[in-house]
Amino acid sequence: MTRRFGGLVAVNDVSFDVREGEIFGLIGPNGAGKTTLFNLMTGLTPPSSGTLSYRGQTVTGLAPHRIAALGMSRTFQNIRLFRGLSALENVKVAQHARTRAGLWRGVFGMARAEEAQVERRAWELLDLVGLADRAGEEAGNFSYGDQRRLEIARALATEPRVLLLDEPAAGMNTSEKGGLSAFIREVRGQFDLTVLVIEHHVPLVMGLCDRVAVLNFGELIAIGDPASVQRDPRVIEAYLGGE
Ligand SMILES: Nc1ncnc2c1ncn2[C@@H]1O[C@H](COP(=O)(O)OP(=O)(O)OP(=O)(O)O)[C@@H](O)[C@H]1O
Repeated sequence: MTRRFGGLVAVNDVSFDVREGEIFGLIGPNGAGKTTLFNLMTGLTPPSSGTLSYRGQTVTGLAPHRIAALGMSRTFQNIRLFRGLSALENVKVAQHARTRAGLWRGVFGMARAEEAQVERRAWELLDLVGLADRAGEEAGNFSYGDQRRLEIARALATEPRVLLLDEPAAGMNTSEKGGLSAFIREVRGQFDLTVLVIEHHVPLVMGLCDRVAVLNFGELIAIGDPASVQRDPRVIEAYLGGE
């Protein structure tokens, strides 16, 4: 896909496949086009040209909620929780948001059995991310690390097959970062997910990902296993050139 903003080509003819079940890293210097690529993949930004395929189906141009309903769910670089709602409510809302119909049902009332199921599922997800004991606290009061975990719980509430994480380590302290790789692997295994992750913290990406793609000025300059990407002269130049 290609995406232009006026004269700027934010994503320039980038093409790759992500394999089912892998943890796929997307790295590159600031402004390289990583978030734009996530926005293209999740329907937030339409491409200027190119196509997006998901499990053999062309999904280019579908609205974000339609793409989410097909099983792609994401977190954002700038955390987008409902800060005034409790952790539990944040996860419950996400379950309703899976489809428009579900959202209306969430707003106007559900059968009691369904409500109980949503509540139980929300507790399970909070437990998984280690926040069950803080379920009643307002999300806005959580540390960065805990907010990111809550965002992941919320993304999982939509029952995705593909989870896209935009800079999950941003704002985390060293010990929070230390536990993140194991946590992402555990979530991938437990939910049978394919994971895409944008991350600036290169050691984390190299230790976590099965394959890594590198963007620079909107172009895909390398793709492969972490060790070969790290040795690639174009990647070294992109990170060190001009500094
Ligand atoms: N909506 C937009 N309108 C105009 N320009 C945009 C828009 N979104 C992104 N850009 C530009 O596209 C380029 C790529 O931005 P993008 O946020 O995708 O990069 P990134 O690799 O995610 O950067 P970072 O690591 O800093 O988050 C940048 O030059 C940015 O200013």
